[in-house]
Amino acid sequence: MQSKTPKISEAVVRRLPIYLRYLQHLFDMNIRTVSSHELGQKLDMNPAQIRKDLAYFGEFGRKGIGYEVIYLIEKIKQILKLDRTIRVALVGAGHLGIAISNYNQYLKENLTITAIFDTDPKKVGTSIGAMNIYHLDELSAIVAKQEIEMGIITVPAFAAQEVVNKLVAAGVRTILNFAPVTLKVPANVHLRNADLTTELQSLAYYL
Ligand SMILES: NC(=O)c1ccc[n+]([C@@H]2O[C@H](COP(=O)([O-])OP(=O)(O)OC[C@H]3O[C@@H](n4cnc5c(N)ncnc54)[C@H](O)[C@@H]3O)[C@@H](O)[C@H]2O)c1
Repeated sequence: MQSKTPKISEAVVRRLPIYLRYLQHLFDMNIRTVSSHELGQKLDMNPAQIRKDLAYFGEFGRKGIGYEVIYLIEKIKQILKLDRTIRVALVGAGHLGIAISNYNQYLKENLTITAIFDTDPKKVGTSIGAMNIYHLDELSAIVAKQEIEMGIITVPAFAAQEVVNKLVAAGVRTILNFAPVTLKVPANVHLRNADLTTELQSLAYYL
């Protein structure tokens, strides 16, 4: 059963995976405790901010010893709901979709792409690794059958609104969109955009 998570700000939710990644690196290096000062130095963040973020969920750290790495990993995973398998649907088995699907096989976390969707008859019925490519029309049925909770959109911009509508109608509430277009979703859906072009464009300002 899931434990109740306190409501936390989006800024903290975005920082937790950064802490988690470094803590997992420490664990792999056999390092068992870490101070907020060391975390701050390695992550180029303010130690006071880190202590504040982590204090949200109870008193994890101990004065003079710091945080127990494994305990913090488990706690952050629990908060982010990564302590269980989260099944993901990817829509758009093109260049980007194939790259992301292949990367998925190496993911350490409990996030796993279990189904891929496309409309191209040449792709539907084939597979990428162990993941089958289904027709978009099957999305709702497969999402229900596989208990999929997250969606990734890698279709061309013109098709993205149709795809997001189908994901939402199927009950998917967390979606990562790679298509360079602003999508409309209901208020109870969490949509994030990964937009390479706008990132590069704003970076160009600093040239
Ligand atoms: N390739 C990149 O490096 C890159 C980087 C950032 C963002 N993007 C964006 O990601 C998206 C995909 O890019 P790509 O290069 O992989 O394109 P692509 O043309 O190689 O692949 C798009 C895939 O979507 C499928 N598709 C089209 N309409 C569909 C629909 N209604 N339902 C389901 N599938 C549908 C196509 O059949 C195709 O397999 C684009 O919006 C692109 O702008 C691509």
